Amino acid sequence: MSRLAIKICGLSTPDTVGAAVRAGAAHLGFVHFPKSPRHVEAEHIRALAAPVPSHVGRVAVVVDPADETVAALAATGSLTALQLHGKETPERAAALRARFGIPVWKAISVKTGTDIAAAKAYAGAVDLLLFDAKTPDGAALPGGMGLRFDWNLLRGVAVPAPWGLSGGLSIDNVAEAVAITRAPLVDISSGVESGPGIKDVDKIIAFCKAAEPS
Ligand SMILES: O=C(O)c1ccccc1N[C@@H]1O[C@H](COP(=O)(O)O)[C@@H](O)[C@H]1O
Repeated sequence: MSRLAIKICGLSTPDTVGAAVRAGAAHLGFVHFPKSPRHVEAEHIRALAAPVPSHVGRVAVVVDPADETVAALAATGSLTALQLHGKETPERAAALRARFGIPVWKAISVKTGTDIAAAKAYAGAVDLLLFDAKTPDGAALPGGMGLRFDWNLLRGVAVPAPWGLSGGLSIDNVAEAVAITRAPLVDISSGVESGPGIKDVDKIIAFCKAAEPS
C-alpha cells in the first residue's frame, strides 16, 4: 500500500512552512481568498514557497477565480497545483488547466451521497478530487471551517480519479477517517491552528504523526 499523502493547508509563515516540510507533508496549501483569515498574496506565496524542496507540492487554494487571478498566481512559478474551492464547473476547471498548464484539484462539497456521485462529472477534467464538507448557506468561507461530513459516504466508493479527504480532520480523528474512507490523501487546515489563521507547529507535527503512525 502506498504512503498516505498529507497536505497542510492555509500556511502563511516561514516557520510553519518549514515545520510542515520537516514533518513529512507531501503538499503545502496557500489560500488566496481575501475573505479568509489565511489569505496570502501571490508574492507572499512566492516567498514562502522559495525554500520548499521540489518534491513537496505547493497548492494555491482559490474560489471561483478570474483568469487574471490565476495568471498572477501562475506567474509566481511556485505552484504545482491549483485547488478550485468554489462552484467551478468541469468545463471551467478544464479550461483553467489548459490555459495555465497547472494541474487542477477540485474541491467537492459533500453533505450527501449525491454530492459524491456528482463528482464523476469532473473525471478527466481535473487531476484530483478533494472531498470536503459542505459549509452552511451564507457561511463566510466554502472551506477551512473545521466541518466534517459523514465519512461512511465514501466507504467502498470507487472514486474515478486521484482523490483526497478534507473537512474537520484533526489529530484525534484522522486515523479513523483514513480507516473508514481509505483516502490516499488527507488535507487539514483549521485542525492544526491555535486560532483562526494561526498555524501551530506542534499541532502540525502531531497531525502528521497521527495520520501515519509508526
Ligand atoms: O482555509 C480557508 O480559509 C479556505 C478558504 C476558502 C476555501 C477553502 C479553504 N480551506 C480549505 O478547506 C478545507 C478544509 O479545511 P478544515 O481542515 O476543515 O479547516 C481544506 O482543504 C482547506 O484547503
